[in-house]
Amino acid sequence: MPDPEPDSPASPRHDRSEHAVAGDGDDPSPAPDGARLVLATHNVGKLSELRDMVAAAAPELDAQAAVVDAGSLGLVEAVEDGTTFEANALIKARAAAAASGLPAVADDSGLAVDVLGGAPGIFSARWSGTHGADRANLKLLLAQLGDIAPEHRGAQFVCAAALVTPDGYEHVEHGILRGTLRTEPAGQGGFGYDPVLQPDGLDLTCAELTAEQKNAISHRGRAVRALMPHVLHVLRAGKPAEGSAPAGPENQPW
Ligand SMILES: O=c1nc[nH]c2c1ncn2[C@H]1C[C@H](O)[C@@H](COP(=O)(O)OP(=O)(O)OP(=O)(O)O)O1
Ligand SMILES: [Mg+2]
Repeated sequence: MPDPEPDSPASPRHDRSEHAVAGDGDDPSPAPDGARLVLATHNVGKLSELRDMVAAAAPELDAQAAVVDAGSLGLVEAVEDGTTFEANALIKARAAAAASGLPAVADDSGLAVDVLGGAPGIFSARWSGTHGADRANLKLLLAQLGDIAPEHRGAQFVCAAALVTPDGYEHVEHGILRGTLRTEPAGQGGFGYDPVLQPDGLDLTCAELTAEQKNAISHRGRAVRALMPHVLHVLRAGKPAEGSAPAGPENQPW
């Protein structure tokens, strides 16, 4: 059956051709030798950012071998039926940890527009009716805001980043990036709504920033940087300290 999504050929999110997706979710590929952490996303834009963030936070970790993603393990996409970013991030991380046997990091994120009362919010990925149709989502949003003046176009990207281990440790961190919505898309970088969000204090949209510039200020960058000490603790010690922030750098082998 052809892919029904109207903008799928140009949308990196939909480039799943390299990854076989398991049909029933019961039969994921075994994690390869050396795998230590799974990034529980099927969105290639997010995945690239998450990989960079993990590599930056853990230079001693051989990210190439140790960090795998949900698509390459053949994990099916979890049903995101939570009503908050946090709930959906936990749903995705729990599913990936259970299916892979590895600690899993998931992100649930979206755009919250002030004048829309925080919408599209958790519905950002399917705002136009088709999950992950980035260009259609963005086009619909711009049409909805067509008559809204610049001073009322405030919005923010929101991210909940969750770490879940197979033995049940869970931790969530949050991040936001505030800005203003342009009336026309600008820039080729990033993904999703990046071409229309201009972060406060900048004259560029997120799609006009380098990946490094975006990660330094983004909702995802903030949430994942806050989560990384917990991730590192889990990877180093095998188990996190119950209810407490992990200690600083430890001299333990990977
Ligand atoms: O930095 C960002 N720059 C632009 N747009 C963004 C960003 N971060 C999230 N977004 C938008 C894209 C998508 O419309 C929705 C995420 O939806 P969300 O369910 O979290 O992700 P997804 O379904 O694409 O992949 P997955 O669930 O496999 O991680 O918010
Ligand atoms: Mg999703």
